[in-house]
Amino acid sequence: MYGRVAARLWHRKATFSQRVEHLTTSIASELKGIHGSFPAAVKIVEVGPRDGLQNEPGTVPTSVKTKLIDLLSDSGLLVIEATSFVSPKWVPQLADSEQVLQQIRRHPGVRYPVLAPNLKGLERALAAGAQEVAIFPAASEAFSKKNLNCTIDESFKRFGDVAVAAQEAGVPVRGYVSCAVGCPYQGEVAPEAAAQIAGRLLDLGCYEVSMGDTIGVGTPATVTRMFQACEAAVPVSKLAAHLHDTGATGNVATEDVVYLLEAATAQTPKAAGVLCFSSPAHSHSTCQTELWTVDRQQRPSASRLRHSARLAAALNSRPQQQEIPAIRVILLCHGAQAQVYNESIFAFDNSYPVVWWAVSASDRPTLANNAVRLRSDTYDLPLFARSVIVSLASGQRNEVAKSIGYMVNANSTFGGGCPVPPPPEQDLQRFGNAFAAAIVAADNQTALWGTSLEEAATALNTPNVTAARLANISGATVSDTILGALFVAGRTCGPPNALTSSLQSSVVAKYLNGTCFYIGPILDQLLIQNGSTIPSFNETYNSDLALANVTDPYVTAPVLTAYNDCLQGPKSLQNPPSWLYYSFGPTVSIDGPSNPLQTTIAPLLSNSLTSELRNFKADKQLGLSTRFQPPPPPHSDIKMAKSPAHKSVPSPPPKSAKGAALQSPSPPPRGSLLTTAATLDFNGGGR
Ligand SMILES: CC(C)(COP(=O)([O-])OP(=O)([O-])OC[C@H]1O[C@@H](n2cnc3c(N)ncnc32)[C@H](O)[C@@H]1OP(=O)([O-])[O-])[C@@H](O)C(=O)NCCC(=O)NCCSC(=O)C[C@@](C)(O)CC(=O)[O-]
Repeated sequence: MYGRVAARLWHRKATFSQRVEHLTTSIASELKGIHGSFPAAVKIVEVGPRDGLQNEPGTVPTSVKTKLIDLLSDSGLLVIEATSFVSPKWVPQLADSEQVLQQIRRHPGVRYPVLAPNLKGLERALAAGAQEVAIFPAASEAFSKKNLNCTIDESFKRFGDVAVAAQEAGVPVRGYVSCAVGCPYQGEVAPEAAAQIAGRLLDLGCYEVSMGDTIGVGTPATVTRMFQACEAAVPVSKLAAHLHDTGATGNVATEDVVYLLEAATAQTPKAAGVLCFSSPAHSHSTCQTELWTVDRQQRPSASRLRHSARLAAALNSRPQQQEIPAIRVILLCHGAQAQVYNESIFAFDNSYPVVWWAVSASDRPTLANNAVRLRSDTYDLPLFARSVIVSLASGQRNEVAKSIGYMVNANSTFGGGCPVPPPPEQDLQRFGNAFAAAIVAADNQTALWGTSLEEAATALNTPNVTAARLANISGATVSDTILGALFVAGRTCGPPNALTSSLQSSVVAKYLNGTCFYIGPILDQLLIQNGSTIPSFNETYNSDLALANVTDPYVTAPVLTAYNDCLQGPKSLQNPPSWLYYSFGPTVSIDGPSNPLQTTIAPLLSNSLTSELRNFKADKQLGLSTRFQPPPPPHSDIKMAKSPAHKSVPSPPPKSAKGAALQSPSPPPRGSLLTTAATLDFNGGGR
């Protein structure tokens, strides 16, 4: 029977991403039947960008993938499986996994796990900034050979290596069991066989095991039996269901599942509720439209809810999610003057990811103080830590270490009013050095600064530290943390002053694919309006240029650009420039909490920035990241590493038996239904 179903579905076109396994009203009764009551909450793992797109007939452009993931993030989903670091020869549709992971706009609090089939995949994933990985053995020997080109035991050897290395790097590991109910080659799979694989994954340290009805042959009865068998091997709290729809559609739209869950329990899954009711038009139709255009299939949405009058009613009755501009704000804190910004940030909308960029030791206590305040005020420390970058001029690495240590350790902030003593000096230094080295190691681009990955790690005596581990510790993304090392382990571009700081900000913006806000003129105006007699920003900028004495060709171009921009004078808020640099110039001397300017200026500044940010549309920033591309190196001995984006992807191997499992013919679709786990993986098409 499985063979027939699989064969029929095998040739069926995969549908688009956010669709998931078909859940029917019998889910609720299944769950009740097994556990006596419906779970209080259901965690949704959206796997469309990985499981869906891996099975698209064509390759979806990277920009569409990242937009899809960004929109899914905006929708409120908390776990989005972003991509897969498998062999591009086996799954060419996901050959751009590095770029996808690096280009998505990570939302605070949202996790973006990726698949890693072996150590090579793990290394790639970690280098690209993965903070969670998934391993995926099968419960069927035949499928294991087709999908992974090895036996189940051999796959466990590989996955074991991945699990150990990931855990050593501080990266959590999730497990899948493919073909937990049935196999397209072998037919039925005994519940005990699936349970045994689940138990082995638990033994490898997986924090959760997702049981996959890979080809969608399950029925409520067979899936229930499978989960009942699993209960003996894995605590129910660690079990998840990864299910595929049976029949012609193959997958079910996420919003349909959410609708069902909302109907089945009074307690709506929070993330899914947002997805379903607050922004489906934004999240789904935009993306689907693009994907349809891309694959030229013009496939209609499988969402039943979308076509339902109930959706319109629900949309009308719920507030729309506020659209958040995709802007990263680069905050330059220069010297003790940072305080005024620090004050204004508290009034700032935390929708905007903010990078704090400090260039002198005097900023450290200020920032640390704010960490304390953020923890106790409206902001939470993890959110803050995720967005903090602290950098000091070269030669002050220990200071950097301290700063970072203070920032990343929720229990070790220090400064006035901080109740917790700082951690031991050596720990801070060790961490800071490791942090910096790992950041460097995370990105080939660091060669731009004349520092090879190995050199950086060796120089800082941290050869074994991985960026991902540190990013995991700090709560920052690897791409964010890269920034912290650029001026720490790399070369410095001059004394810390407004000019070099502006340069740093521009580089930070480039690396973040974001935007620097130029606040100098705004701040100048505000200060003058409030009675300050500070010298003009431009004059000081001018003198800073002389001070900087910048000779590095990679540095001079952006510095001069920055300088020229400054000479153009204050920017109009009504007409935001394409490049904005957000900085406190050293001219603004308003130190000290008792200075009245601090209390006067901070809210004004905050209002200006908030309104400017709101007016600044995400699409206006798209060209910005290339603005500060450095010129080509003048000397052949300066090596610029190739960005992964420039690496050519090897052509897919000729179709062979081993590659055929997933690519040709396309994988068999999935089937229904459901069980007892409180976690649901939302599948797109594919596997
Ligand atoms: C496991 C392998 C890699 C073995 O593939 P292999 O060909 O046996 O591996 P190999 O070690 O012999 O390497 C062959 C080539 O691939 C390269 N290679 C090797 N590994 C990597 C890597 N990670 N990244 C980049 N390149 C890699 C390697 O470097 C070498 O390159 P060459 O020297 O020929 O130029 C391959 O079979 C593979 O990638 N399989 C993954 C298939 C897949 O992604 N399937 C879909 C996901 S599973 C799924 O969807 C089910 C699930 C999870 O959703 C649950 C459910 O639905 O139920």
